Amino acid sequence: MSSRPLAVLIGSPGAGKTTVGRALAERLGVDLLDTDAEIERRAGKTVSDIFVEDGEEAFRALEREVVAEALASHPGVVALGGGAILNEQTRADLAGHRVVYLEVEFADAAKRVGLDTARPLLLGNPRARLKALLRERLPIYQSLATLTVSTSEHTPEEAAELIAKELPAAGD
Ligand SMILES: Nc1ncnc2c1ncn2[C@@H]1O[C@H](COP(=O)(O)OP(=O)(O)O)[C@@H](O)[C@H]1O
Ligand SMILES: O=C(O)C1=C[C@@H](OP(=O)(O)O)[C@@H](O)[C@H](O)C1
Ligand SMILES: [Mg+2]
Repeated sequence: MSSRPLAVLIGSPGAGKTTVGRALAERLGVDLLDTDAEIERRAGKTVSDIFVEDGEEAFRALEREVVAEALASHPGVVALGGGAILNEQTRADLAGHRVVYLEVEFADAAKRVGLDTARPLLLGNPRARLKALLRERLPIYQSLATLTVSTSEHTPEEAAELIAKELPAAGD
């Protein structure tokens, strides 16, 4: 028997998908599948190295495979990479899932990603790159969401609690 995720987290780089995903999974007593971590495990190298050595297209192809499997059969929490929703098939697959959009103020996301050099798409000028990404993606995140939670207004633990509250009780 295969199960589906309890919740799928989407949103901008720096929104906190990985961090809130961890807190939510812990609270629910289930596993987190972070698609970037799974991609790194399968490729045997970091997301940054995949971008540099194989290119973004190769990363997106691997991401599509990992996301499709996660949405079809991961029984816990799934945290997607920020760009996973650019894939049309992934957007279609998300229909019928509990899709949580982690909303974040631009200034907060920029500050958070600015502290981290592991996001290859934002290299060079992280603020400008992030602004351009969000212009394209915000309407997509919003249209896919069945629940929206702000990580500018809430700590990761609070966000996890707000999401958990909206999930059906076990057995429902
Ligand atoms: N309220 C918050 N919610 C989530 N992450 C936060 C929050 N405040 C600060 N952070 C920090 O922001 C960063 C978010 O990174 P991450 O979880 O990797 O985001 P994403 O996976 O969406 O790119 C982490 O370093 C986390 O500790
Ligand atoms: O926004 C994107 O296109 C990307 C976001 C990253 O994940 P996070 O959103 O978890 O940082 C990671 O998948 C990769 O660097 C590409
Ligand atoms: Mg992440």
